Amino acid sequence: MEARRVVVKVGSSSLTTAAGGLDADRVDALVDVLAKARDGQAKEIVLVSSGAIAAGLAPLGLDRRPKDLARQQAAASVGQGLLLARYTSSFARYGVRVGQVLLTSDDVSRRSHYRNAYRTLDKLLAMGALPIVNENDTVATDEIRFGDNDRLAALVAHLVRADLLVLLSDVDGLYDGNPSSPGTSRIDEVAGPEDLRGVSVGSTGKGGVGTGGMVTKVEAARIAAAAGIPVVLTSATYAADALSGRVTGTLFHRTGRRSADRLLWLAHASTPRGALLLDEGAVRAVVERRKSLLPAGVTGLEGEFSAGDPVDLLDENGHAVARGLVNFDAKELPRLLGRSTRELARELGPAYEREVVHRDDLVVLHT
Ligand SMILES: Nc1ncnc2c1ncn2[C@@H]1O[C@H](COP(=O)(O)OP(=O)(O)O)[C@@H](O)[C@H]1O
Ligand SMILES: N[C@@H](CCC(=O)OP(=O)(O)O)C(=O)O
Repeated sequence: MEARRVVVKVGSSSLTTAAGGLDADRVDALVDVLAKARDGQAKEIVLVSSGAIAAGLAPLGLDRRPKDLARQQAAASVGQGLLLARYTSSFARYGVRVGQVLLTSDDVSRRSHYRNAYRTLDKLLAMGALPIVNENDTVATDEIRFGDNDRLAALVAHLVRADLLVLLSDVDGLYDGNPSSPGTSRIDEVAGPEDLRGVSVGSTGKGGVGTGGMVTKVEAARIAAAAGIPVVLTSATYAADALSGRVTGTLFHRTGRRSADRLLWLAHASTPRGALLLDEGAVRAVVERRKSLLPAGVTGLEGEFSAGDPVDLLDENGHAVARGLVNFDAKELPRLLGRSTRELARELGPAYEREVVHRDDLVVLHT
């Protein structure tokens, strides 16, 4: 498999020592592999690196990952600086410049920010720098957090139009059960969801510094594969093999084709700020005919959203059938509901002749 643009994601468990804190030797070992693949095989590499929270624990006198968000953010603030400093000096051994890119899910589901993120990453690559992406942990609130970098990496791979996503962990692939239990074996290839049936996927790693265990990796692999990007899941030790196309770990074959750009973010990265209730005709228009949602088909709303926020569109049974960016504030909407756009324009002015959610800002969730 010849991949030119590759997103590599490395987890906290592959960058930290058992005692907590950054493991400089492991960072250097990863950097050796990435720098060589980049220069030796002319690859463009984007690194999605976790480890900010883990790296900040020991310097702040914490002996384990705190439960509360505020202390996690404090640790991330200290740790992200240390992490980037380490990467910067380690890559400097090869004359490679790195650029820090911190993203929140809220940023990237909005059109202008999404384009900005793409432009920055693409420009860094064009200028020969190696982007290092992490979630912007210090400002992300619970509502707008990705929470796990596996999913972030899948979305970044889609954003930069990568040919391959490599997920590096402390385990050399997906096993058919928790690898710490005896008798489990590695799955070499996943062609589609049917290959995952009956596989027991655990949610916590043994080290305790990672966040999502295998669950988030499998979910990230599913998102990327469905968006047309193959995924290799292996341990950091085999990173060189994964980058040079040698068989290693678990390969998730692509299951779909590239989808319209920003909509993948809308479906997987955004947290809805509210919901719109649709009548039957509106559900059909949105889901089957891929039309914009007009005020006439909206029967109610939930939540305190503002114009531009992501909201779920619910059918009459309360099931989310689509997600979209709403064009009105929640407080503006009640007097518009059920009325035709023409009537609204006549009574309230031309500014009201608009869709509640435009079809370009809408993604159907279950078809
Ligand atoms: N079916 C499975 N196959 C592989 N690993 C699994 C499985 N179920 C649970 N795990 C656990 O998931 C861990 C990796 O997750 P995590 O610690 O969050 O890693 P990272 O920090 O690299 O994101 C492995 O160390 C392993 O113990
Ligand atoms: N943004 C967080 C990463 C959270 C995360 O997904 O961690 P991991 O499961 O180790 O990939 C950090 O840098 O600590």
